[in-house]
Amino acid sequence: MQSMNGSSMYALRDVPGKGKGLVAIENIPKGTRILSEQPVITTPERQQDDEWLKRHISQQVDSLSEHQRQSFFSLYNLYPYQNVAEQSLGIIRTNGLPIEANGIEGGVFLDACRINHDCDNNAQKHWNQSIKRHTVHALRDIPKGEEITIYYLRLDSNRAIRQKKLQDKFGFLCSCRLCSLPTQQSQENDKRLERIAQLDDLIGRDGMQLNFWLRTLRYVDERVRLYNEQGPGNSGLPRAYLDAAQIAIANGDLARGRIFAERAVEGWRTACGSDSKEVIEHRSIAQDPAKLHLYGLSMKWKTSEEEVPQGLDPNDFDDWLWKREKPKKVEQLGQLTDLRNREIFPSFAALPNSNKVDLDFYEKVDDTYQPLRLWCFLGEIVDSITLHHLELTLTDIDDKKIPLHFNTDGRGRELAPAQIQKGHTVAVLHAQRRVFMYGDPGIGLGDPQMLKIFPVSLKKLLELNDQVQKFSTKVDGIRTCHGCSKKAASLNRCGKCLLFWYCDSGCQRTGWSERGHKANCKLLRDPGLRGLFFLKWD
Ligand SMILES: C[S@@+](CC[C@H](N)C(=O)[O-])C[C@H]1O[C@@H](n2cnc3c(N)ncnc32)[C@H](O)[C@@H]1O
Repeated sequence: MQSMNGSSMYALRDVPGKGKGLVAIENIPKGTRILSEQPVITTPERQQDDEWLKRHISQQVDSLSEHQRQSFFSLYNLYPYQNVAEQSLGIIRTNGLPIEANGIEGGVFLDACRINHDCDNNAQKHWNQSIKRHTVHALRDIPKGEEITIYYLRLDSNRAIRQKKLQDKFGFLCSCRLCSLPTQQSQENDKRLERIAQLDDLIGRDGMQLNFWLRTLRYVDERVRLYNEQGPGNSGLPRAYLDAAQIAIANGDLARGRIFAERAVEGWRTACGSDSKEVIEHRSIAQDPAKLHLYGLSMKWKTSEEEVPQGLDPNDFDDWLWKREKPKKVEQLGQLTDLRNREIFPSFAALPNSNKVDLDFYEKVDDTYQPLRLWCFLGEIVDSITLHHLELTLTDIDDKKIPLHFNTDGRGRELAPAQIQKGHTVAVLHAQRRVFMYGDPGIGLGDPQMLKIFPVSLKKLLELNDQVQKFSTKVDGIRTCHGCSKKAASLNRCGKCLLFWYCDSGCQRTGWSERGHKANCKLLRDPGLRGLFFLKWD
């Protein structure tokens, strides 16, 4: 069957379990405008009573052509009716799509309203105010024969919420790929969505606060990665790239700002078309990022538009783009620290008390007290709970249980759920002992930058420390081979972690497979953990 607007890209077909739907009758490449349509009936923004609405709709129905009227009355209707006015109202309630124009809330479109829902939709619906039409674009390549689907709901939510809303509002149980995932995969998908929502919140809150640019960029980076894990062409991506562009440009970084803005515009071009408000409004930022009103709030990351590294592979390019930290070479890290040194790594009982200034830890500079030296609290996570904020229960180096309260802006939501695992070890720089109004004394964390979490128990961390102490340090010009324990002045070091030394490749193999270096080497390459061993808290 031919579509209402004569397009040959799709046809109205019966779709098992869904009534009718639109199906691609040719391969539709990503970014193609599948349809562009004017409403045949519109509903006003201001809520009116049903009788008024019925009259308003009847007048519009009366002025339709015969062909349009037939198509309108053949649209799906979820609601029972006793007369034509009620039937029209039911059709509008079942099919209405939002229209963001002055005074108008929604409308019925004879083709677009035939498109069924999928939580992993392959097409994007959009009201294009510049051309006053509803458009649908392919978010990915849609092969001939595949059904064209859109997302009916406003927000991405977990499976249970999506299914309830679709059932309540549209009267069907969604059985799309995402809703049919096995329990474990579905939970992973839900967790991802939950984290995306948390990140949205954190980005919104930290957004343009001057001191937290890098942290906010990290949140946006994580959000983009999660969107990409969800599948190609997520409709949230352009907004995320625009956030990243604004952060970069606000810090004077025109090179990154332009690339992020280009990615945002590209995403909107795919989903909404070149004539959409989103593309028109934002392409000038991609063309001339310095024109953004936020440009140069700080010039801390200053670059010119040309300072884009050339010849990098895509992963390295993305590391540059998102300002991701790279592991530092051991030589740059300086002096090794011993994690068993209680002056630097005190137990909870030995931490300074937040109620009074401890001159072992602080010195007076001008009129304030500043940390006199570095100290860091280590504790292993044994429990976690989130009520008003995240509270971790930790056991310290003396096996004492203490609470760590997240008094940060995000109340603990800065952390990814995967980090908050029993058996992981937490390091808090410049921790203080605090008495709380409720519960046991513990540590209050105000700045999330003062915290690191490592995927290893405290016991294992200390054992690793002992090995590092034994096999990395030079005593009187002599080192110990980690493979055979022979002491020698000239050994070769592990080229990966640069911390362990060996007589030859045979000893290196022994160290790697029989003495645990395979797992430890990986841990020791983590920049955060290296920072702990060398007390460089970037
Ligand atoms: C706007 S209409 C879509 C076109 C409709 N299928 C038809 O036959 O005209 C919305 C209705 O389509 C059906 N529908 C849409 N998506 C569906 C899905 N994924 N599974 C089952 N039914 C669906 C539901 O009955 C819903 O109320």
